[in-house]
Amino acid sequence: MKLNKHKPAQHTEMEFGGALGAACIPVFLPLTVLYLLSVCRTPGGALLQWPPPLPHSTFLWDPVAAAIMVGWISLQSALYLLPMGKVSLPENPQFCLCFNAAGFHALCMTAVLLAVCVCLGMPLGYLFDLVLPLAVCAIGVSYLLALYLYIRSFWAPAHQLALGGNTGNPLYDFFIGRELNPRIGSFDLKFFCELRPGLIGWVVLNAAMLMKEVELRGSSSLAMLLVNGFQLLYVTDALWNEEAVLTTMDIVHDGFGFMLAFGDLAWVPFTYGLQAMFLVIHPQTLSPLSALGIILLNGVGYSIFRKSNSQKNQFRRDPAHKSIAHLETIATATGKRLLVSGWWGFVRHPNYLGDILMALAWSLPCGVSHLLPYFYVVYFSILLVHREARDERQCRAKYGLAWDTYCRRVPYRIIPYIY
Ligand SMILES: NC(=O)C1=CN([C@@H]2O[C@H](COP(=O)(O)OP(=O)(O)OC[C@H]3O[C@@H](n4cnc5c(N)ncnc54)[C@H](OP(=O)(O)O)[C@@H]3O)[C@@H](O)[C@H]2O)C=CC1
Ligand SMILES: CC(C)=CCC[C@@H](C)[C@H]1CC=C2C3=C(CC[C@@]21C)[C@@]1(C)CC[C@H](O)C(C)(C)[C@@H]1CC3
Repeated sequence: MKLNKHKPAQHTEMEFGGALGAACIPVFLPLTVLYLLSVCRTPGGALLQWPPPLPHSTFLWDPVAAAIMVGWISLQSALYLLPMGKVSLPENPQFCLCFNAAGFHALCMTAVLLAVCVCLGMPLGYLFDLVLPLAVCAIGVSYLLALYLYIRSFWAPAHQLALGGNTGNPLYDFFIGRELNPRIGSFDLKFFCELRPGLIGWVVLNAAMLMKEVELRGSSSLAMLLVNGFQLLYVTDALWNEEAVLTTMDIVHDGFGFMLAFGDLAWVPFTYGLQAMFLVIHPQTLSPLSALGIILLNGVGYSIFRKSNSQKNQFRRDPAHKSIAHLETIATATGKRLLVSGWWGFVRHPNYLGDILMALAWSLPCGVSHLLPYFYVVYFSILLVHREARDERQCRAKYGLAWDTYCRRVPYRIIPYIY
């Protein structure tokens, strides 16, 4: 196959701070992961402390962590390859890709395997002690994967290149990703990374924190059970509805480069689970009433998140389906319609609202004395506001006047009457 490097740049508008952002983010974010994990293990747990709790280099590398990482990625790859649940990518019928969407099976099989290993005496709580070298390995794997993705993208067919990742600036293209759906045979690297090793790894690490708490204090706290339960629900939901990820901008629009590789493999498992890690060193007592309030908040958030996502997915797959046929819509010049009633008539991103409410419910069990467990809420709100702006730009370009009409009909973006 011919090299595609002489193709003219298709799209020159740069996001995430352009070339400067692309140079700084791959250094700054991995260091942030290591810093957060180090702070989490200090008895003070203060996010801003001087001198910063920098780990000694001997705590950053452990061959056992490297072996676990290789074993983990191999196990998840093998589970991904099992011939179950095939779906095609609806947005790109011209190259009709098929995906293995059996994430829920993979989660269940991983759970059974882990349970057997724990029964046979494997000390799962030991992952708490290994968390820094594990994060270092995950960061290393993301760098290697991103480098591999960048190099192989020069042999990809032109129609497989992402619009935004082909500016001609090597640093920026490495960061954003040149190829849309890189595959080895039928193994789709982006789809696999987005949902399997990182998401399942996140809940396994949470379970390890629970085991560590039991080792240290003899039983698990209500706060730890809530954090584990809420995040397990979120991950299970994502894997149960795995094919819905095929319509998100990450799969349809963005290339696969360092940002997503690192986000999927290192950022998600090691920063989304900070609350459980925090609770191991900073135990919290929760009253039954506050626990009830937090469960309610998570329930409301989950219900908005799930119902709005399902409503849009159903609408995009089959607009005539009886569950949504009664909803009001507006036509666009592309032939696609936009929902203006139901969840998508409430705010323009009801799914983000539900997700933010859940994020808050995951942090509240850790009390209000520390900032660290709220890192996820703050980061996630920034991510979603930025994501909303990107999506808005893309939708305005796609739908033109119809999008302006939608914005007039539904004026608030995420939080009614506020934003
Ligand atoms: N936990 C995490 O770290 C993260 C979680 N998420 C979650 O992932 C989920 C998916 O989010 P994301 O991929 O950002 O985007 P959305 O699921 O919000 O999808 C946006 C797209 O939906 C379509 N759309 C927008 N408005 C309407 C409408 N009124 N009627 C019909 N279709 C409409 C448009 O695409 P088109 O018209 O082309 O179909 C638009 O591009 C969310 O729940 C989000 O909270 C996202 C990022 C990170
Ligand atoms: C700071 C940094 C490197 C950011 C990269 C962003 C990624 C971490 C996120 C981009 C979109 C994501 C999605 C999920 C996880 C985080 C990333 C990868 C997701 C898989 C979480 C579970 C949800 O149910 C989801 C499937 C809707 C979601 C899809 C987007």
